[in-house]
Amino acid sequence: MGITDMQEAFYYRECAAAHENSPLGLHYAMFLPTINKQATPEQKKKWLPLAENYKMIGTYAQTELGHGTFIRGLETTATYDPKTKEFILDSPTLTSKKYWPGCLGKTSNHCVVMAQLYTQGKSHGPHMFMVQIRSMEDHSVLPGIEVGVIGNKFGYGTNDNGFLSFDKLRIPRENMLMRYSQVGRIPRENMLMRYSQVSRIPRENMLMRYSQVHEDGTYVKPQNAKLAYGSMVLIRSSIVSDAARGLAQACVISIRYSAVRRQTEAYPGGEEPQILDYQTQQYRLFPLLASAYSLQLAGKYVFNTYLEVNDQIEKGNLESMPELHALSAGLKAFSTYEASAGIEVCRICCGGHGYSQASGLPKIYVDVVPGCTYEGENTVMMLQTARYLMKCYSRAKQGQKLPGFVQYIGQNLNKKSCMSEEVALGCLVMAYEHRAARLVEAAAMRMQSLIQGGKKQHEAWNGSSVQLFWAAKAHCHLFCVKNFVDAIQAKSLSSKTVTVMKSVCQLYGVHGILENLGEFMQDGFFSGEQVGYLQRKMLALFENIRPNAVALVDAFDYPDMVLGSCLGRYDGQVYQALYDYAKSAPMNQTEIHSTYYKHLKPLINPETTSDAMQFAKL
Ligand SMILES: CCCCC/C=C\C/C=C\C/C=C\C/C=C\C/C=C\CCC(=O)SCCNC(=O)CCNC(=O)[C@H](O)C(C)(C)COP(=O)(O)OP(=O)(O)OC[C@H]1O[C@@H](n2cnc3c(N)ncnc32)[C@H](O)[C@@H]1OP(=O)(O)O
Ligand SMILES: Cc1cc2nc3c(=O)[nH]c(=O)nc-3n(C[C@H](O)[C@H](O)[C@H](O)COP(=O)(O)OP(=O)(O)OC[C@H]3O[C@@H](n4cnc5c(N)ncnc54)[C@H](O)[C@@H]3O)c2cc1C
Repeated sequence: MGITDMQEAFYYRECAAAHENSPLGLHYAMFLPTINKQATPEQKKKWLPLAENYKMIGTYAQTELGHGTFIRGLETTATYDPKTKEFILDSPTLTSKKYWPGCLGKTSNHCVVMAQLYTQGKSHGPHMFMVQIRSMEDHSVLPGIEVGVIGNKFGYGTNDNGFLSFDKLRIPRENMLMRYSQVGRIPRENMLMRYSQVSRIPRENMLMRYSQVHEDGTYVKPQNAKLAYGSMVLIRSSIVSDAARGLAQACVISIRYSAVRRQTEAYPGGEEPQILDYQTQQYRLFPLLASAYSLQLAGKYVFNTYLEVNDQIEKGNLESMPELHALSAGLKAFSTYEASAGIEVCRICCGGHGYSQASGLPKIYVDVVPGCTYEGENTVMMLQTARYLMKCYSRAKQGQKLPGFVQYIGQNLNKKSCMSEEVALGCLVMAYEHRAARLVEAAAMRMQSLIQGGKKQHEAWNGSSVQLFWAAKAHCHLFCVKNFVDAIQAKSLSSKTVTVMKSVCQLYGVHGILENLGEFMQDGFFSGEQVGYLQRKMLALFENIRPNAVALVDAFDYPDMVLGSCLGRYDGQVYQALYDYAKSAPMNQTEIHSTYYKHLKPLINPETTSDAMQFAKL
């Protein structure tokens, strides 16, 4: 392809087989980036050319039957043998079998494996190891390895998600993945080992970046153990845009279809209106259109933040790691929740035809919805963001200045909304900041009261986790609203575009308040009159957006080939496309289906059915 930018390459492949979830998906999305970001320069030199030219095809094997969320609980072991300078990989229990990794069952011949590192009798937590699982000659499974597919799933039918286990498999010491990232003061090319001044070992055995195991098995602690989680942060930062893409495509399909579909007389004897003229159809679809734009902007922001922070990490500055983790974890959860729920609403808005694969919507849904689970189960990710927000809250209460986007935390909560009939964007942002600040404080207060009441820290945490979840969700929602408003106010758009997009942005903010009214009104921040302003504004915005609705989805510029939808075709020829789709169905290639003779005929015409059939009837 010649495309070097991996996100671009991902979307290019998506165009070729939209939402088919490539059997090489994990090779591109996690195996290559893990080598890129977590292997030493020597290991990269050895593995990258092979992996980039498909001489190594791999996946990211971390999740096990018994553990996916709790990485520190993973049971696969990698025990260092100083005598042979090898790691012994083992799956000691049934629950330690790797389970779920994509492209694992039949496609990959290598994988990066997350395993608990043991050396000199001590455990050092999860580390990554390069493991060959199939022969490069005939693709046969190598000794000491069991691998296969996990069977049918909710979707992802083209991906051979698999299981994998090891029976004391030995791999060379050089296969522990550890690129050196904190070059810091020492130029990378001179860097042998961050901690290797005490005992030099040949560079090609370098186990750098966070940690090393010297030849005698001595383990050197990493600067931050969570650097080993780097590939997940990369994908979480990418998933936000992917969720936005899925929602945007569903909006294109459902809004174009709603402009073609006419149903029910608007008044006795009158013509049937476009269903897009029904206010209830606008109420369900237009906020999703606004959400798709908002999530696209959020996806750009978080991925750019990832690139910036990762660049700093590669220079040894880990300062922004916590903020990136909190942002990527929270937005990954928020975006996949919003997109999954939104795609389902788009499907329902298309009536019966929405339930047909011909609509293209089921395929988008089953491709986006696992994003609520993989790369960090959404609730768990939201709670990780909440963990960061609690730290920010206590720092704010100590009078410390907070970084960038969390400066709203700890603000004075006694003020009231400035909302007027006009519904200014600034008043919308203030409302979301107030709601998030209040929910962060409420969660912190809840934790404090439980601890003061004698609960241990972990009991208080669990006893506050619903409120912590609410606070994290409000934080992410604020981010998306504020990021959208900032984009509108950045004046980088033409005046006509700003007018249209301002309405879309306003609708995103107004609808979000009305759908979560309790959280905005609980402390009297909004008066009943101001809620009335918002309700009227929302209905007015529907009318305002209606004339541009199709243009707003056309602007996403997804070609028919990518949408794969009879309902969302650019030319609007929906019914002919549906009929052609039906006619092309494999079952329609013969007038009478073969099963008639075996199953129906004996019922309909038993007298003419053969004796064998009669017998079968007994
Ligand atoms: C440029 C290249 C792009 C390539 C891709 C291009 C495009 C892709 C586009 C879209 C993507 C589309 C599709 C997706 C593609 C592939 C995805 C397909 C399959 C999915 C693959 C997988 O699912 S891989 C397995 C994923 N598994 C997980 O995510 C497990 C989730 N669990 C965890 O992450 C951790 O267990 C945890 C964070 C929940 C807890 O970790 P733990 O070690 O227990 O830490 P704690 O004790 O809770 O916290 C301690 C401390 O650490 C901080 N921390 C935790 N994690 C991180 C982190 N990642 N970074 C930084 N800091 C972290 C945490 O905040 C705590 O800090 P404090 O003590 O200060 O509070
Ligand atoms: C389509 C698909 C592709 C995948 N691809 C890969 C892959 O390529 N490589 C790979 O390694 N893995 C892969 N996975 C596995 C995926 O990463 C895990 O399923 C995911 O991390 C969730 O972990 P789990 O399954 O253990 O869920 P669990 O953690 O068991 O979640 C079950 C429930 O428990 C709750 N829960 C768990 N812990 C907590 C907590 N601390 N606090 C509150 N609630 C909690 C969760 O919120 C959830 O509701 C894939 C999964 C899917 C569905």
